[in-house]
Amino acid sequence: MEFNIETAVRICPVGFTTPDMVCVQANTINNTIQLANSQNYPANYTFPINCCQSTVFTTSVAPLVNYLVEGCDVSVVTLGQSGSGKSYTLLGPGFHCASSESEHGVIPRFIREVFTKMKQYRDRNWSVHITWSQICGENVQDLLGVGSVECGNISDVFQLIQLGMSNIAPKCAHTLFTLTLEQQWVVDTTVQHRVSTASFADLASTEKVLVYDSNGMMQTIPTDLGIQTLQRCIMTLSEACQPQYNHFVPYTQSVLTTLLKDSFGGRAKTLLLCCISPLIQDFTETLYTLQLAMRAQMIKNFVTVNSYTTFESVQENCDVFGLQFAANQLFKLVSNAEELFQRLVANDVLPKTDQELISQWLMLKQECEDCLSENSEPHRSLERIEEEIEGSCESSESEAIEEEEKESLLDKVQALMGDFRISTDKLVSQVSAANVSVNSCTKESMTSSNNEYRMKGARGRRGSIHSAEEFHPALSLNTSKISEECEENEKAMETTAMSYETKKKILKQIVTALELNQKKISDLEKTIRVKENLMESLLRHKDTKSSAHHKFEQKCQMLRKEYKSAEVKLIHAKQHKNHILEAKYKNEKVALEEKLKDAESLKSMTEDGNKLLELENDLYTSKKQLEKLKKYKQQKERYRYLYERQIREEKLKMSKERSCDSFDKKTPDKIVALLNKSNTTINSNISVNNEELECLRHEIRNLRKTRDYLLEMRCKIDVQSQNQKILNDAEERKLLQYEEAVEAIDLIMEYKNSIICGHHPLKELEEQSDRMLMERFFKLSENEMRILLHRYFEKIIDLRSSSKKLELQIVDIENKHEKLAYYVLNLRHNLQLERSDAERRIASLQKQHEDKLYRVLRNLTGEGNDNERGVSRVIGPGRHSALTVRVAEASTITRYHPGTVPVQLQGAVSQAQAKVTIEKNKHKIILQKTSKS
Ligand SMILES: Nc1ncnc2c1ncn2[C@@H]1O[C@H](COP(=O)(O)OP(=O)(O)OP(=O)(O)O)[C@@H](O)[C@H]1O
Repeated sequence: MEFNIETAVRICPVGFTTPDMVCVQANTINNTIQLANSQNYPANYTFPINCCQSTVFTTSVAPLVNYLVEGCDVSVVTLGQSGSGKSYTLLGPGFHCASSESEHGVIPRFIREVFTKMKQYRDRNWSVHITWSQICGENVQDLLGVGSVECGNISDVFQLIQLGMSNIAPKCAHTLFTLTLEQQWVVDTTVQHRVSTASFADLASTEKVLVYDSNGMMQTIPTDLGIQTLQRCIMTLSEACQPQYNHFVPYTQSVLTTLLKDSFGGRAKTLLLCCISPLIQDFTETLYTLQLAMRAQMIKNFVTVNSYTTFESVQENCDVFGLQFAANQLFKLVSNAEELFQRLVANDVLPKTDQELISQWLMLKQECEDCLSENSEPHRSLERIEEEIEGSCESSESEAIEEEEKESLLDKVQALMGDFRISTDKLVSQVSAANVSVNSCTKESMTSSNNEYRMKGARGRRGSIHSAEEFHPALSLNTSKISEECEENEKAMETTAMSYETKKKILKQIVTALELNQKKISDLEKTIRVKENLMESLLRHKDTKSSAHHKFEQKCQMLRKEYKSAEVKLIHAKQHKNHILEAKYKNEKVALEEKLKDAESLKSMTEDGNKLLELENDLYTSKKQLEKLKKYKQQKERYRYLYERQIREEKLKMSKERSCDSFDKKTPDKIVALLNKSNTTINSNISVNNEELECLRHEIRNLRKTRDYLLEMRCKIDVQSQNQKILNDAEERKLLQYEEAVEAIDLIMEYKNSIICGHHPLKELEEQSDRMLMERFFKLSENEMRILLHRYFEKIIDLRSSSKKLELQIVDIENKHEKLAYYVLNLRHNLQLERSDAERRIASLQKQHEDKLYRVLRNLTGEGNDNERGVSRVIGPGRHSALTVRVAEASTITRYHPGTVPVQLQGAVSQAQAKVTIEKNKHKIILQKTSKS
């Protein structure tokens, strides 16, 4: 549901005043605020000085309770200068010491209403949470000190309000009170959930300071950054309601606007409650508040119900599946046992008693099977699921291959079509250029006087219905793929003659598509570069890795031999019952086992597997994609050029048409043609004598004057609407009346001209129409005829007015649709960007990892030459002990000390004699220089 932000204006009482001190009045009948300078500011609700708290609530805020209970977010924001009654309106005079409930402000009343509503739906589970924070500068402080608090009843909430009020900082702060309402209820097998929030923002005062802008001009801006930004957001959002809506709303430039994002241009149903002072000395502040409210009224919020459904049966289904699985396993166990028992019985190896037990067991099983129905084999459904999954995988793979083949074929066809299109475009433009030069004179002279009239937006009754092509682009603006629609529209351009506006729309779509395409191209290029770097790294380290692999393989073999010999020695020691040797070899065996594991892990680290191949494939796909995007860009650029040229030409043509001579402007071409015709046929006309002819001509001249006058009046109203003045209903109707009257005069002139030409239109009409009806018409008196005509005229105006409204609605829907499509497109694009960004990050992390691994391996294998034991080192006395470099630890090093490890290791690499070890339990590499010998 789309709703404009509602505004309410309350004038605060100021004690003793004389009439000359007051500059504001509230007109509650037509809901306007009248200023002393005779300006009127409309609002949805206006409250005069003596208005009580209860009226303010029931009129403007109480309706929001229903929205909240329905699951929509609602928001009340108070705005106004210091001391104008914002806090009083929201809370009341010092809530805790309020003498009576009649003084309670909007918040306590709202809470009471919510709890009353909750009682009406007893079948629902409700929960209410309250938060209250204040924003001082750019800091958010919790006024309740415990975040969100669940409240079971009204008095809980009131206690929290008292607590919060005692913590509010004086003056400087905005406060934001929120009530979150959660509800759940069961419908059949589903649970319905709704979560909605009511927020009440008490903004700091709107006082201003004088500043100089960049041009050295003096201007006033609100002292508070939050209010400053809110003003900017409101201005931007209200401008965004005009057709050019691609504005950036600076929500994130202050904490306040970030928190109020949903209230202005978001998904909440919002009421802006403005508090103003009536005093003349506060006029500037009052004017500021009212102007901001006027702008806010133009903002549209898209209010949605926050609901979701969960299925109770889901849990049950999971259990059923688990039970099925267990039953399936049991079924297998039983059949295995049966097989085993039958074999044992057949072999006759068991004693009699055991055989009896088995036969009892088999009987019981038979009984169970008899009890179970034929359809209840539990394993079936599980097997079936597996089969289906396997089948679907295969088919999807073959589909993917087919899809790829199709794509390459389509690419070729598209390239050929593109070439064909360019050559056709060239030919068409050559021919049309030739035609334009030949026909330009005749066309210009034939231009109708209605052109200017049409240019101003009025199409007349016959033109009031949009042609299919005009609506085509917007209606076909599918949210799924804007690029596809562009193509459709572009194709349409080749076959149908589009209007100027349609072409402009399509051009806009093409430009957007091109912009997005360009972003995608540069993004993909970045990703390709990162992947190429990774590939280069992998290739560079390939040799080191394979030599390390070889060394670790040798090491593993050696350790395996040592392990076996230790095993043999251990057996010997056991046989000779030499316990000292037995313990020694046992320890040796354990230590060797450890080392073997480590060496094997290190070996596996040196294996790249299919990594290179996969990366190569990945790169190939990305490059292919890039090619496609570039091709697409070229295509779009061709279209853009084509459309830009056509639009330029049409614009030129239109400006020429506008500068046509005054006669053409004011005379419909039909009439001109008829008049010309009448001149040629006049001499041969015998039925109309010269006197009558002159009389008819005189009448036509008079009619033309009236027509011109009507056109002039219509243009005046048009000029008003062009100067941003919103036409009222009466003016709109006048406009239609002028248009209709002009068309009627055209018809009369046509009629008179046909008489001049010797035709008898009345006779023709008689022949075509129902005789009875015509006779009745002729019998009507002049006055009756007038009344009848007037009635019909009014009916036509009514019809035109409703058709115009419908047209406006269509345009509105079109715009919304376009806006949504653009939004979806942007979201999709951003998602894509995020994905490719993640891909790049992964690739660059992989590269970093590869580089580090390379250094570690180079170092370790270098040491392997130096020392038979290779990966383990004794560090000497003290806190360091002999430790093996284990894979897990090595990877931890890379993770926890990304900066230090490679640098240290680089040093170690340059001096092959350096020792690498790990300080126990500290995940640290220690390098020790050893002598070159
Ligand atoms: N309609 C009213 N009826 C009675 N008293 C009022 C009314 N409006 C305001 N007041 C009183 O005026 C004083 C100032 O009002 P309040 O504190 O609500 O202003 P404010 O706009 O919140 O000011 P600030 O922005 O400085 O916080 C309070 O003492 C309040 O009780």
